[in-house]
Amino acid sequence: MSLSLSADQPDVPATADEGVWLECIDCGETFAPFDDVRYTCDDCDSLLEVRYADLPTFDDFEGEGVWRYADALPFDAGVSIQEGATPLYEVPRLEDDIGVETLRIKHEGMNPTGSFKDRGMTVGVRVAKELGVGRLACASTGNTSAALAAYGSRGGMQTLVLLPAGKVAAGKIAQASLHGARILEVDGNFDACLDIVQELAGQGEAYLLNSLNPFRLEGQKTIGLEILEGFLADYDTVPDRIVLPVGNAGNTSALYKAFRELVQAGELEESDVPKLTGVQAEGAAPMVEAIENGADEVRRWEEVETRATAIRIGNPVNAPKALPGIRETGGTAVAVSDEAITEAQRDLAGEGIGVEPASAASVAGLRKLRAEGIVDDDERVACLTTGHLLKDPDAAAAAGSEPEPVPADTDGVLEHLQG
Ligand SMILES: Cc1ncc(COP(=O)(O)O)c(C=O)c1O
Ligand SMILES: N[C@@H](CCOP(=O)(O)O)C(=O)O
Repeated sequence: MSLSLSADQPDVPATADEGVWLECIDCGETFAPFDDVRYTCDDCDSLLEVRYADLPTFDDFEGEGVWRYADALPFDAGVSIQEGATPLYEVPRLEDDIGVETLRIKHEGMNPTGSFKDRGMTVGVRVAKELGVGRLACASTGNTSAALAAYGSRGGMQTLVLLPAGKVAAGKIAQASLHGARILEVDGNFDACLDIVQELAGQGEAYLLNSLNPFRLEGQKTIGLEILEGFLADYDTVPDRIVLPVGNAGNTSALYKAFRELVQAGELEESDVPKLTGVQAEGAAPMVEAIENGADEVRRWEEVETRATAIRIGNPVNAPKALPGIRETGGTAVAVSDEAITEAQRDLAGEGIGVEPASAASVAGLRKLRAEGIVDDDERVACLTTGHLLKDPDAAAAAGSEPEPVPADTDGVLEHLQG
């Protein structure tokens, strides 16, 4: 199976262009990477992955940010706003409180547009330029649209975004709007938006830059590479587990691919690959359902609801890549309540780390799995926080404390403080 951790490095097909090609994860059909626009396999419609004739070792990486990892990417440089190189924060109080050996927070909210999507877009927009496409498009719960709008405008390209009406946080709409995207508010959920944008892309109306696009996931691989390098530098070992929020399951797929490539390059032992552990909100947990039921496929949830609007997704398109990622690494998936998500948002804020609700799901999930004894107390864990607090100011204000009105004089303020 091509997605197995022990899969060998494939032979280079005639379709490869400078050592890069696209390969179907199911039937193995290969395609030239840049001679045509395609998102899925022409033969069986399954997902595609980018493959390389030569896989880099850690020694090949130089520089900072996403493009430090150029040897693991299809190009040497992209349409960049200095994405990546995000902090891997220590959180001693939270580490103690949850009760694990080590807990670090990889805060992707510190990217240029405030989420991990920037890592995918720097590569995806570069590929769009290579393909010579016109308009760029995505469906979005908010962050993808903000990143697409910013990177599209950086690349001098038109962008179109489809958003579920009334379900996107204010900061994200503001970003897409100011960066010049044409914004369509759809009377339906994210999955309906993605269905439409896939059809538009199929009709040649736009180039799709959701995570169904295999090139976007190449950029997101660099999250995993940065986490591993950070742990190796600080502890001389990789983390036992990486806990991450799951929506469309792009990151789960991308991190798994990063680790598979390191195994194939002889840089990581199969037994050392971090356990990928996905967290979803209870009201939008199709991946958790599939993992719990041992199912090969994810059942689409038509009705989804959670205050973590970024992961309000019922049909994770990358499930065929992400399910093997969780299973082959010995990870798991867990659903958490909206209340637990808000509590975790407060916990992180108490360590000075401001995240949007979906991001806090990772910490809520770790806490739950630790309490259930599924995560051991001697584990070294990295939690991924995917988006910045300011993305969703309403959720932050609701989770925080109320401002107190006081009169405009010192005595009045003192009286209020003492009262
Ligand atoms: C803030 C945030 N966290 C998590 C996710 C889920 O990531 P993925 O779709 O890669 O599973 C998304 C979007 O899907 C997001 O915007
Ligand atoms: N949370 C995402 C949902 C779309 O995911 P994508 O990774 O497939 O683009 C968003 O921000 O829109």
